[in-house]
Amino acid sequence: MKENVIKLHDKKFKVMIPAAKIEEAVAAVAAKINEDYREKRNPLFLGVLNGSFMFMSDLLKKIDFNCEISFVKLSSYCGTSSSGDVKCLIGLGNNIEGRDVIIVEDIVDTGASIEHMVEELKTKKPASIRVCTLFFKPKAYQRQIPIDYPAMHIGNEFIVGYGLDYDQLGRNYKDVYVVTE
Ligand SMILES: O=P(O)(O)OC[C@H]1O[C@H](OP(=O)(O)OP(=O)(O)O)[C@H](O)[C@@H]1O
Ligand SMILES: Nc1nc2[nH]cnc2c(=O)[nH]1
Ligand SMILES: [Mg+2]
Repeated sequence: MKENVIKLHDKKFKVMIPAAKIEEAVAAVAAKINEDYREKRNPLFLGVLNGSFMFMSDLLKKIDFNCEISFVKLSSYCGTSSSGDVKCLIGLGNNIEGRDVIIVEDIVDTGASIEHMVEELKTKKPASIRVCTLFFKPKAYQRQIPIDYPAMHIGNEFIVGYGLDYDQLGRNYKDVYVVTE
């Protein structure tokens, strides 16, 4: 039987968005991207690990034009700095000069991560960069980078599941959960 409540570390979480709703939102956002990119030449979908792995898989199964798929990660610090805010893009093996790039995130919250991503990718001269995210928290978002394809808007609650973690646990669940206490 499906678990409606899960315990991760010290907290309990209850289902907030069932898998069927996520599936609908993924299909809707994929349809928009299919419409917008059909005429482009081999766009590159760039998933941001770890959170985006499940969304990337489900989204890309619904993309119906030729495209490339790759993953990058944002390290929590850059070089010798251990300041929490200095993030650095790692793992970009592709030459993205002149390419149409679609960044795929699980969630855009404050926007700090996506801003780092976009600013760093811009220096590599892509033809275009757009942002697709499964979840977008408009009330928390504090940056200017346009969020072109938000699949779902949510409030400021902390969510887990479908790739999203609470201290590394919970990423494997197909529903999305919110903390109960
Ligand atoms: O908009 P922000 O406030 O920057 O938050 C969003 C980012 O935070 C999470 O990643 P995290 O760095 O926790 O790593 P993870 O993907 O491995 O969970 C999430 O996957 C986004 O990348
Ligand atoms: N798991 C998880 N990670 C996040 N990173 C930024 N916002 C969130 C959130 O709501 N849940
Ligand atoms: Mg992430």
